[in-house]
Amino acid sequence: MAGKTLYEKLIDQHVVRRLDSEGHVLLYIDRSILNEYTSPQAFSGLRDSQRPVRHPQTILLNVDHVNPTRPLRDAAMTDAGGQLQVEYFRENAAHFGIELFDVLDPRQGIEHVVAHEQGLVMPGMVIAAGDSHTTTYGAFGALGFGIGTSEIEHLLATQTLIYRQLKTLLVTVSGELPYGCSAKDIILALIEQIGASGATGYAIEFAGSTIDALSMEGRMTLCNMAVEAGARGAIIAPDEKVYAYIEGKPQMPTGALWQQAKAEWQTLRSDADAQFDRRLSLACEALEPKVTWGISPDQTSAISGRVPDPAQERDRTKQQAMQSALRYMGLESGMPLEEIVITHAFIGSCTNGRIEDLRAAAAVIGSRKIARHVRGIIVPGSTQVRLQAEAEGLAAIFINAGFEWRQSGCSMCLAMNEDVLAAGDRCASGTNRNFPGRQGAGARTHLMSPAMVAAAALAGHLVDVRRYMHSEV
Ligand SMILES: CC(C)[C@H](C(=O)O)[C@@H](O)C(=O)O
Ligand code: SF4
Repeated sequence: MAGKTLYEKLIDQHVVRRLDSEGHVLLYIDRSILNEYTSPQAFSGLRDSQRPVRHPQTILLNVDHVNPTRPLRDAAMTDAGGQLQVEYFRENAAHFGIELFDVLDPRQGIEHVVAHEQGLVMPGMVIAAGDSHTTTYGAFGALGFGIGTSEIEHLLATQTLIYRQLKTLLVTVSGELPYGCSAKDIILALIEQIGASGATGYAIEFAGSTIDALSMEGRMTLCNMAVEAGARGAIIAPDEKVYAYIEGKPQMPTGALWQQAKAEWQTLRSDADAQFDRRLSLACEALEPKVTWGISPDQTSAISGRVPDPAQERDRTKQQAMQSALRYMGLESGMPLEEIVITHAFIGSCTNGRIEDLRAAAAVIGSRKIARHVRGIIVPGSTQVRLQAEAEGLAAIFINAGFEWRQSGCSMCLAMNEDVLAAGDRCASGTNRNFPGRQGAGARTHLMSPAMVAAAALAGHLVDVRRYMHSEV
């Protein structure tokens, strides 16, 4: 019998029952982290049918989508809708006996940053949550995926989900990451290559020398954004880096239990003779820093490129998509990407709001100031990240440069709080989605790495970060 992929092993270990021949299974879920935005109807459903939550100790409630990020915030939300959501969230935490990280809790932050900080993610787990970027946990050798509101209700009531097993896609990434490039550039390059729905129906496994060399934070960026290629799951086999990163975290086992868990985790890798449904490879040697020029994450180019010309595109559908992207983005074909002037620079989100991202941005900035016409905003991914960045002196670098230094939350990644761009604003953004209106109605988003955002903030336009890494010009 052929060997198994890591994904298949994780599924097999969590199958309660196979339901049909089409790959539907009843899947046991180890953990869930819920936000104030996607959980209310699920809790209402439970209340209506007078059901309890089956394993409240495996669930965490965390406020992140609608909360303010202004420096001196209190526990109140900016708008009445958000206030109601958070109040109901608090009521549900108390009613169902579930732990809540409220907005002023020192453990609060974006759920996909909080989860690993608090040691809630372990190799081998299956984690389902009401948010698509739950794929982030693949960096730890856990299977994470997003679920809808009715599925949240099912999960809360039964600790299981009806799940359709995905096909498997092995993405082998090899070669040393060139100067100025990061995990964000790898994932943008992959999405550019396969398209925004190129991995729909698949769980990705990332492997190869580049992945081995990536930090945990880089691996998280990669798995996080795999969902922008349509993958409802992206995993990396756990290694020593993972163990070193999670050891000693609040919920981690210790002593003999830790040793036992570690021995078990060594088996979490695809067998040498495992069969993948599809394989792809990506060589990093020629990679350049990437930016998106359009309204989909696959409308990406190397920063040295130009705004593409739809007339050169033979595929009719792609051509029309390019035309509408250029219209929305207010760009002319042929224009060098480096000449695109920005009004805003934003660093944050569950893709690039971690400490290493802030370090990379601060290293580019040094003692320089951001361009006068640019409003720069930095929103750390969690309160813990904020405190660490302050302790390391990164916050001082950002403040000195002219950035606003904020409290944590999703913020301008999706503009559900007061951090909203106006129509026509153009933002160099270290986030993950660039569809029309994502950061505010009529606002324009260019996705890139946090180092690239920092460079754009200094220059006042999109720019190759490698120009800014050499000297204090
Ligand atoms: C609000 C939530 C449903 C959504 C998601 O699932 O990803 C959000 O976090 C996003 O990034 O668009
Ligand atoms: S930071 Fe952005 S992508 Fe991440 S959970 Fe929040 S809104 Fe979604």
